[in-house]
Amino acid sequence: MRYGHDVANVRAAEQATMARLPGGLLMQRAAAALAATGAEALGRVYGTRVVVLTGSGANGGDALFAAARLARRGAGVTAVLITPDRAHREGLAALLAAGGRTVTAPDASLRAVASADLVLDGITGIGGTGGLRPAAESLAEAARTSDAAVLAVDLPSGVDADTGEVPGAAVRADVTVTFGTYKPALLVDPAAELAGALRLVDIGIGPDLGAPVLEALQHADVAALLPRPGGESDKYRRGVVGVAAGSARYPGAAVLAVSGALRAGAGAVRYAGPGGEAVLARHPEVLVTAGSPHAAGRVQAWVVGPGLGDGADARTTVSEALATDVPVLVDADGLRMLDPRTVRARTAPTVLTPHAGEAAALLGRVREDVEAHRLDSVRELAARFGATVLLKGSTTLVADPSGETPVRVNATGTAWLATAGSGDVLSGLCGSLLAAGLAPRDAASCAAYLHGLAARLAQGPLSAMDVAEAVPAAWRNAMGA
Ligand SMILES: NC(=O)C1=CN([C@@H]2O[C@H](COP(=O)(O)OP(=O)(O)OC[C@H]3O[C@@H](n4cnc5c(N)ncnc54)[C@H](O)[C@@H]3O)[C@@H](O)[C@H]2O)[C@@H](O)CC1
Ligand SMILES: Nc1ncnc2c1ncn2[C@@H]1O[C@H](COP(=O)(O)OP(=O)(O)O)[C@@H](O)[C@H]1O
Ligand SMILES: [K+]
Repeated sequence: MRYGHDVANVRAAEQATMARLPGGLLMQRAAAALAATGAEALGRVYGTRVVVLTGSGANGGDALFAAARLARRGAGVTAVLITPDRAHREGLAALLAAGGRTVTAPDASLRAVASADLVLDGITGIGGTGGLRPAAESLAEAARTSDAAVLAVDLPSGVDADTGEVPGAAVRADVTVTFGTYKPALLVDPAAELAGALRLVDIGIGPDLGAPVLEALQHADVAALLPRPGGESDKYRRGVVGVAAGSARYPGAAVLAVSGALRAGAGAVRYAGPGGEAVLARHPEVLVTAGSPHAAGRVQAWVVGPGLGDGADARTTVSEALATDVPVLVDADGLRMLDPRTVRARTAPTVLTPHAGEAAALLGRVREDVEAHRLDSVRELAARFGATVLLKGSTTLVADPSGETPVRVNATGTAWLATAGSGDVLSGLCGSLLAAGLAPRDAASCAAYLHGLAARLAQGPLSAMDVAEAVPAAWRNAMGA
């Protein structure tokens, strides 16, 4: 598992660790890792041009100590002091002692950045608030347009560490070296997209860290959660998943949701709705009924919503599924017919899988607002509906209704997934895992993981059906087979 901790937690852990260690040791550990990553980015350090963007806090201190190490290895280092009278004193002294120089004039600072080979971003770390100030903004822009590799110290400056929000101008890094634990901004867009490749460095605060606010499944976690048929399994024990999706107008959604369901280990798939002919043409193994969920027979989980349209039949389908006592996943058109009271009153789990537009409609906001505030949005939806919510998009998040478990963030996604119908495949996949008995948060986060991994394995431009077909390969890959 990969964990993300909030700023309050990181600061408390740093305090506790520092109380046991000689002064300055944590910063030296941070600086050593930064210098090593910087040297790797440069290839050969001697004779290169390194620029340090230095703010007023400890983040600037880390950067200055790292730059001093590079200067001792023969790099020509220039520190741009954004607030000259408040630069980290010991860090600056170390750099000057190692032969580095400083600039403060705006023009000279911008010229230095433009001709750098490596820029160390030490403007702000976890202490930054409210986006970059104008002086720092022009430097961040110069770094973005220069040919230099940009290495962010702890976080790309300007992002909000706890939320992943980007309230104003921010640095765009090629690599971020982060200390002790991931910060939410490194895992959640829009900030995560500015961080580049991530490198986590152990500076010794691990044992003092409290509970994480975020977690990201890794292969081993998924392998431990996915169901494995035992010797005693039969199709009913493995779980039967019901799919109520598609309409005369959108039969394809039925086929795609069923395709996802079939490839995630369900013992059988029952389909209820008007798309039965299209489903059988592609998947003869499916048990099809033309009626509503009531007519379909017993299942261990329902998937409702993809391609249902918004007619009276669609409403009946959604309310019949919600009236059952099994886990229900509601997606797409089904999300437009949801009453929070009905969902909250259910005794079995409910999983909602909106994209940002659907989430915005449920919250009474605009899409851009949800995309800018993903963590808040997913938590608020989960609390309001008393449901597990999987919020799709460039970062996929899964939150439980209790608010007490860390939000899961999926790390396998790829922008190739943004293809029509791939969400329908995800619904089917997740429904299958619910039917197999996985807890809603595990089912949703494993489904997102396999879905993203499938898209990566299929490589390049994809159709939604390609994603479904690559799911067994993703499953094997996660299982390490
Ligand atoms: N506390 C520790 O033990 C350790 C801290 N470390 C580093 O220390 C950082 C945190 O240091 P600080 O608490 O000093 O905070 P930062 O260095 O992140 O930033 C705080 C300073 O930046 C200014 N500032 C805030 N928002 C700004 C903005 N938008 N534009 C420009 N300036 C802004 C503030 O006035 C303040 O002076 C971490 O991110 C990490 O890099 C590491 O050295 C490891 C050990
Ligand atoms: N930029 C992106 N990066 C990674 N995944 C993405 C991106 N944009 C969309 N996705 C994923 O693609 C899928 C699209 O689903 P959805 O929006 O429901 O589309 P549809 O309704 O066409 O099926 C979701 O799994 C979503 O998380
Ligand atoms: K930084």
